[in-house]
Amino acid sequence: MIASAANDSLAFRPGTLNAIVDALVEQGWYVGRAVLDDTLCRTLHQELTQMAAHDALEEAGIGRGQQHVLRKDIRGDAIRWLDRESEGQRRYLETMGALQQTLNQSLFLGLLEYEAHFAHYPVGAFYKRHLDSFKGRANRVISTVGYLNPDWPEGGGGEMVIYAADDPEREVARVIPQAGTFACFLSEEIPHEVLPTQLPRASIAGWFRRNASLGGVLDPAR
Ligand SMILES: O=C(O)CCC(=O)C(=O)O
Ligand SMILES: [Fe+2]
Repeated sequence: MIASAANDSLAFRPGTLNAIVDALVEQGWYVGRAVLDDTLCRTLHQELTQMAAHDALEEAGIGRGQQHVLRKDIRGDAIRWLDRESEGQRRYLETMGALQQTLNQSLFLGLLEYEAHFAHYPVGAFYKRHLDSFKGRANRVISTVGYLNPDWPEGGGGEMVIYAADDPEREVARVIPQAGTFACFLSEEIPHEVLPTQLPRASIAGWFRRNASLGGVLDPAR
């Protein structure tokens, strides 16, 4: 009873959780179009647009903790971590919670945490090819991206390019950042990049983590 009530509020189209598991097993990445609830995408897009208009975002950098630096030549987005402050955020995070549970049950990944930030790419911004996690650090295991822009036009740029795990030069998919699209991939394996965008681009990037203990120090969440 409770489980089915919770499932009804998930923002994924039915069948999406299974499709994600199958794609991750087969190829290490998943892209689904029109799988995230329209109304939720609209709400979250409005929330992010407001934040951008009110200077409530921080410039994104690369590297964690002490190593964190701004590098506009590598990534040009501005971000804000989700904090459950709005109904939209809570629904998105609940949906990711269901995905976490499914991944743990089906693939025994032992995912313990999920962290996610809104990302706003102004016109001209990009994110050069990268991996979201480095082998052995075992922190970020699965990456997720939910796209929020309604009606992305042809020629709008801003696609996420996914490259083959065994050949970072070989493009395997190009994802249009259209509201409703959801992408998910193995953080340590799948190189990807964001091409320069021709209009303001809105998304939520998130990561399922195992807590990595490094030399006895618990890896901080951010
Ligand atoms: O927004 C996207 O399509 C991907 C963003 C990304 O790669 C990241 O934030 O690590
Ligand atoms: Fe990334």
